Amino acid sequence: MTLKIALAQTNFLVGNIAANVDNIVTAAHYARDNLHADIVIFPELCITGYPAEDLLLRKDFINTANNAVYQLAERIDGIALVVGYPEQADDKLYNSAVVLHNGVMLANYRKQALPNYGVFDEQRYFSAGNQPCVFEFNGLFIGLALCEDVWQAGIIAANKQAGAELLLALNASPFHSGKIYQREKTISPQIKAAALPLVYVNQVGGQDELIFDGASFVMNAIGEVVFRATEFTEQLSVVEFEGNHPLNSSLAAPYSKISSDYQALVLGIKDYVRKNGFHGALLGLSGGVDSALVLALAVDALGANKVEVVLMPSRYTQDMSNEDAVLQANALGVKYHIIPIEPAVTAFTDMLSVVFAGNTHDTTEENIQARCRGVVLMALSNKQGKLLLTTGNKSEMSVGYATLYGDMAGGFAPIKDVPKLLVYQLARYRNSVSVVIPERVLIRPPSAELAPDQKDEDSLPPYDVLDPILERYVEQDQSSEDIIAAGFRPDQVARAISLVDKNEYKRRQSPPGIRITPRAFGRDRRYPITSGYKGI
Ligand SMILES: Nc1ncnc2c1ncn2[C@@H]1O[C@H](COP(=O)(O)OP(=O)(O)OC[C@H]2O[C@@H]([n+]3cccc(C(=O)O)c3)[C@H](O)[C@@H]2O)[C@@H](O)[C@H]1O
Ligand SMILES: Nc1ncnc2c1ncn2[C@@H]1O[C@H](COP(=O)(O)OP(=O)(O)OP(=O)(O)O)[C@@H](O)[C@H]1O
Ligand SMILES: NC(=O)CC[C@H](N)C(=O)O
Repeated sequence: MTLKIALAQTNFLVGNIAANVDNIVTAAHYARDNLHADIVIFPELCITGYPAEDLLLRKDFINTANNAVYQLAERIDGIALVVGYPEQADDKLYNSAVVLHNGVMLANYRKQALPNYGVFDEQRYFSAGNQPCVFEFNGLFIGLALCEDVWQAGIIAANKQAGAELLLALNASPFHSGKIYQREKTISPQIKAAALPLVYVNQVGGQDELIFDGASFVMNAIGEVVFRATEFTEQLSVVEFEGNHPLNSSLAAPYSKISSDYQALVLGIKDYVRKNGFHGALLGLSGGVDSALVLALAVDALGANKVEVVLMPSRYTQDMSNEDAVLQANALGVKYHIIPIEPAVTAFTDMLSVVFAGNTHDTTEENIQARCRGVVLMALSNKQGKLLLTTGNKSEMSVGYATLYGDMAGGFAPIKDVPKLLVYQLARYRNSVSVVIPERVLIRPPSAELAPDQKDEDSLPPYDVLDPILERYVEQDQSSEDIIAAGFRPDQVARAISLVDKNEYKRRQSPPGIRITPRAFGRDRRYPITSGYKGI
């Protein structure tokens, strides 16, 4: 007996239930008519999009989502449909998967393992189910699982014990670097132990700071991947089963870390701009590597005609910065404007001269320059409906090396979870595809150019020291003693840690950005601003 199962790796808009239902209907009809599938599986909570956050606390929203299940049952026949939705039952809400076939509900499963760590907050909204759900379809016994269920020991085995011969998993599994192989490695031993083949369907798309990479797969009973979808794109594919044995199917090219990171950032920008209704994006292009990378990502995400840049030289801007910025704008074919900030800086300096008389120059004057640029860029954003992208990287966000309401002004911060060393690697990776960033941008020492001959390394440890310290302290929660014991200089560890501790206030005011590491600032690392804790 053969069975064709379609995997609908789809991109949903959180909160737009009507659009999501239409999307499901279109994909189901395609799977039925063009792929001749018997069953089509969608991602976890696809009716609402994931994560719908506190929309899930609204009764009107939940009612609409539950009604949508009935609409789907009426609108689709000739193919079984497996979708995820927030199920209202009595006074409880469950994260559920329902199987619909020719107007009949064949099964309804309630997620048992509700993740509540890292970026996940499911126990805020959902009650947990307490049993597996196995249904019969064309003579085959099929179990259902929802995302975290297949990460927790026991639930896969419990499906087997309940009689399942095949397991369908609906997922909303966000990306971070290396996550794809982590998924397969975590799940494969359990599948092998239970000898229970698995169809794993993940959603794709950007949702505020989270990126969902897709990369859906099918595993046979010995835990081998026999089908692997592409990452970061929508894909509707079909895998054929003889009984419960998946036949070998297509395998997407192996994923590489640097290319996955790059694509995650591109998709994050693309979906934030598209889903929030912007006409495009703009940024300040300085001739430095951060804005160079953000520009390359934005163009790859939106196309050159949707992106524009502004060069805003000051008295400290070196000629080579302007030259390199123009070279890059031309290489990518984006429109650029040159708006020197000197008149605005002079106006502010004059306005403040009486009050500041007798004070020495310090970061105040540096920040005025960054803020003048912020005002220009936000004016362009207001006028043109383009999203202002900020260019701060994770190293800078960690230590507060950015100006509030200056270069931090903007709507979206694409590289705020990309450490500086990775900024360089991503820029080089992009140039290996086609050269868009001038070589000089990649080799000159980083500088804020807010004071004469300024270099980042005058005030910060060199990035090849700073980044590993930050990774240990921020992402791995290591103590200063652990970091020093690993061979780092005590003074540099102390400087880095005290800056991280001190700058939570700044990070809270930064725009949202794309998460690509296992721990980003934001949903993932929630520290008090007002705090007596000292990491050093
Ligand atoms: N706990 C707290 N809660 C709320 N607000 C707090 C605060 N502590 C200070 N503040 C406020 O924040 C102000 C200090 O922050 P802010 O005004 O941003 O200024 P600040 O952090 O003092 O200076 C910005 C630093 O970033 C560097 N920078 C700027 C621009 C670009 C780059 C680059 O290379 O990309 C580097 C610049 O060289 C300078 O070292 C204080 O004057 C105060 O108003
Ligand atoms: N001369 C400039 N023209 C346009 N934008 C600028 C200019 N200088 C700074 N900016 C904007 O402010 C951001 C912070 O710039 P700055 O040079 O201070 O820091 P950076 O971290 O070295 O960034 P980059 O590597 O892009 O230069 C830049 O990425 C850019 O968006
Ligand atoms: N939505 C979920 O349950 C996701 C949790 C899971 N461990 C993952 O990241 O893949």
